[in-house]
Amino acid sequence: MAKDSAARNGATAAPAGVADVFDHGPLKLERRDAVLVVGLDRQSKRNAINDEAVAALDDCFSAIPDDVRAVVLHGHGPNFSAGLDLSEISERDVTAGVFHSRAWHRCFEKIEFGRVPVIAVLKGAVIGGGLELACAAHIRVAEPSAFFALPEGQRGIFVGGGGSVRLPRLIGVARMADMMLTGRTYAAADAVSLGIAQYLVGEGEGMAHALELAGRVAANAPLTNFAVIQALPRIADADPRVGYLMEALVSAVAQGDSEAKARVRDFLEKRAAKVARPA
Ligand SMILES: COc1cc(/C=C/C(=O)SCCNC(=O)CCNC(=O)[C@H](O)C(C)(C)COP(=O)(O)OP(=O)(O)OC[C@H]2O[C@@H](n3cnc4c(N)ncnc43)[C@H](O)[C@@H]2OP(=O)(O)O)ccc1O
Repeated sequence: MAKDSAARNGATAAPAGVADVFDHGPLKLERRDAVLVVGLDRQSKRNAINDEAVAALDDCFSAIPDDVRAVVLHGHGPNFSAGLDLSEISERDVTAGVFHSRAWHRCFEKIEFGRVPVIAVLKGAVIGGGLELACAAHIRVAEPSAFFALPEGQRGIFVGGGGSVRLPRLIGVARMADMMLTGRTYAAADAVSLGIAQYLVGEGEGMAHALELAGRVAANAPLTNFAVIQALPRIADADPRVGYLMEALVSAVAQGDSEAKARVRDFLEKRAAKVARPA
């Protein structure tokens, strides 16, 4: 297989060893070939998200290197995140509260509407703002220890990280209202059947599974991934007449790209893998 064709057909898919690990405040970043692994690392506070963590996430997702094709987002230690760092809340009046929430929105929009797909690995606490962060990712992988709750009602506050927009799209307004009004906790398996997470894997297997998914994602044409992230949610939200028009335009742009032409040629000339049948 020629080098370019091999690259298009998944030969670069499997992320190899860790090339670089570096600290970025409360984040730990690791490069694994075309995949960037971003880990919240405030384990003594169960990865609660403080202002510094939001700033670090914002920095990180503002400057994803051009050769990164997918991001895996996770929490170091046994938890994904215990949500908003409650120790900072008493410092804020109403105006500061609005700006705080908007800073979360800006940051999480960089994750949701960035250049590359983001896969979240969820284990232990996925609470409040931690769940909001997870909802900004495109694929969520849960381990059995993951538990999901919105205890904002118990704390006398409301979601502020875009959760009231993103979570109802996954589970519906009624279920989110129930979560917030009753403070109920969902176990990992329930979260998967409700659509909060797409995959339930064995305990401790979340990262390996996410990296495997990231390898598949990274092997796609970058323009298709970009269209999935940027266009699909907007098309799905649009009036159907606008949606069909947007789809036709995005589709024509994608198929006009030289990468699409090369990939289709690879298939027709028997150099590309066939679609796998179910195991
Ligand atoms: C309003 O505008 C907003 C809002 C938001 C988003 C809002 C939210 O996220 S509300 C939800 C906030 N989170 C919680 O209520 C979870 C509280 N934590 C727990 O229930 C537990 O800690 C646990 C996560 C279940 C873990 O239990 P365990 O393993 O037993 O650990 P602990 O001993 O309880 O905790 C260890 C250590 O961590 C501290 N800690 C835990 N969670 C938080 C937190 N969320 N904030 C601050 N600190 C936390 C805990 O106090 C302990 O500290 P020590 O000093 O005692 O060791 C978004 C944007 C907006 O604008």
